[in-house]
Amino acid sequence: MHTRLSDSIKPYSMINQKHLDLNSMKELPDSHAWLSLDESPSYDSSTPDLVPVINLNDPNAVKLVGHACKTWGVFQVTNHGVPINLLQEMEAAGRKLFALPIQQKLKAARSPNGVSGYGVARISTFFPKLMWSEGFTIIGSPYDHARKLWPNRYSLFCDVIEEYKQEMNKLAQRLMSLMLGSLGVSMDDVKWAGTQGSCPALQLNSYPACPDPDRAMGLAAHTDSTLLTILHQNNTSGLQAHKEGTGWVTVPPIPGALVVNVGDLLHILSNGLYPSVLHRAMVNRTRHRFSVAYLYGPPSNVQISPLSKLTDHIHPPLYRPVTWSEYLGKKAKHFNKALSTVRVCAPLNGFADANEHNGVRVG
Ligand SMILES: C=C1C[C@]23C[C@H]1CC[C@H]2[C@@]12CCC[C@@](C)(C(=O)O1)[C@H]2[C@@H]3C(=O)O
Ligand SMILES: O=C(O)CCC(=O)C(=O)O
Ligand SMILES: [Fe+2]
Repeated sequence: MHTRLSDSIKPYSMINQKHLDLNSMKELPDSHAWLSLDESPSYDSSTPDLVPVINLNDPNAVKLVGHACKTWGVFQVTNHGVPINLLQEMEAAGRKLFALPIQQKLKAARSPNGVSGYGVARISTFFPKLMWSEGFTIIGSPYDHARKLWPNRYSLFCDVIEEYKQEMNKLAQRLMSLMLGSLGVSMDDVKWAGTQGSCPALQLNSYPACPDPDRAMGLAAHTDSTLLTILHQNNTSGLQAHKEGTGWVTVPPIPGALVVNVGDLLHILSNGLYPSVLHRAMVNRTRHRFSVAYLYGPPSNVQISPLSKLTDHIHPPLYRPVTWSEYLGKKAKHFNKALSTVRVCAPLNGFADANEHNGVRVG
């Protein structure tokens, strides 16, 4: 019997969901006014530190991906094989969903014990203020929710979701193979890597135009609990990634490109060589921003631990084995400190691991 991913994330459901119709608000309510937003770096404009953009058809793709994972934990990909019109259809489907009246959207609200459905950011429980966003999570079939949203016309939405998931799954496998390859490991070395058993989630995010963007937060800083996340953003910037020594850097929308994040499970699998990236979404005064995240992980009950090829007596495994289900439970409870809860060898010299950003800069 597989543990259901949905059971692992229940602690998030303690949220006292507060559904405001952000689209119609003329002022930022106190509930959404953040006291301080950690600012972006002011560059010496001659040498900006830019998130890598990788053409997946580049003969050097393995090397480029490895370098991006090691230094940034986030990169954009072009020539990824996902048809542009599918990205557009997915974006249009998301727009249509979020444009529904709030009462209609609430018919598909995430239930107190559930994972899928419409609601405020799940991570809201960890913050004193609410975020300027609404989300819709899909795990498994979208039909039940879609039927509540559009009783007679749900199939178009479901068809787009299914096709999108299929294309993303193909791309995620290709990215995994590049990432593993860059670590000197093949897909065959990792038994589960090529299997279809994973239970990915789709997260649709909407960030309405905000009357006071300098005091609002779209989605607070977090890492994803995945192996990797593939993100499509509309042509409105807002996504920022945190880079050690540089600070918050905007990941600019590039038409047709997709953003790839390293998640916590790849951090563990690579024994910390590929640190998961801390990222957040800012909001905009005039433009409505949308994003769609495909959260990719291993089959829910497979134990993930540092790859044996990467460890020896000088480089002992830094993390203990953990399943995706188990890890999601930890994330729901400990949020950005989840990674430290599965860390083994505490550094003898008392210094924190350079990669151990989780829990340090957030909140
Ligand atoms: C399979 C997943 C992964 C989840 C939980 C569950 C469904 C939705 C995912 C997200 C999406 C938004 C950020 C995040 C931090 C969140 O709050 O919900 C993610 C979380 C995680 O990566 O931990
Ligand atoms: O909207 C974005 O750009 C980020 C979304 C995100 O981080 C997520 O859904 O996990
Ligand atoms: Fe994320």
